[in-house]
Amino acid sequence: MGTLEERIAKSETHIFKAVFPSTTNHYDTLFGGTALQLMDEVSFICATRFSRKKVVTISTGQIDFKKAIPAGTLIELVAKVISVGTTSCKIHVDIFMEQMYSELRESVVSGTFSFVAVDENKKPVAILDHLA
Ligand SMILES: CC(=O)SCCNC(=O)CCNC(=O)[C@H](O)C(C)(C)COP(=O)(O)OP(=O)(O)OC[C@H]1O[C@@H](n2cnc3c(N)ncnc32)[C@H](O)[C@@H]1OP(=O)(O)O
Repeated sequence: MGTLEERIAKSETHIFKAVFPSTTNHYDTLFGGTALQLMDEVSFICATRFSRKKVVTISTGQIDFKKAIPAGTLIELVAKVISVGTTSCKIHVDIFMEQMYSELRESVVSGTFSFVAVDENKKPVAILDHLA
């Protein structure tokens, strides 16, 4: 199963998207609700890959929208486990915006999401079984 550090490193999760007009608002920037949905998804995938168990979202921390994300850019979502409890784990998510035709890249949105591992009766269970 590896050490905790190895599991955290191995479960780091990345998703790239192109910001097409179908995902933007009337300001021609990525709709905030779409950004939140993508962050919830990438953090869910990260928590699942970390625990390899059924997990549910229990809470979100503060989400900071530092810059608008214009249509026609690329985004990368990066999710990483930042703390591990008995039945829960907390994931930090960054959205990086990249220009399509230059190397310009910056962090534009960040936040945290917490997940709890649950059994078939939806009751909390250990987030990890064994560590090396
Ligand atoms: C992937 C999806 O779409 S999921 C859909 C959205 N999510 C849901 O529907 C989940 C609904 N919530 C639930 O079913 C329940 O609250 C459960 C099963 C998640 C938790 O059940 P509870 O009996 O409240 O859990 P309990 O009080 O034992 O706490 C479980 C863990 O959550 C942590 N926790 C509880 N509340 C919070 C909170 N507000 N923020 C962060 N962590 C919390 C606890 O500290 C504990 O962690 P630990 O064991 O690592 O110390």
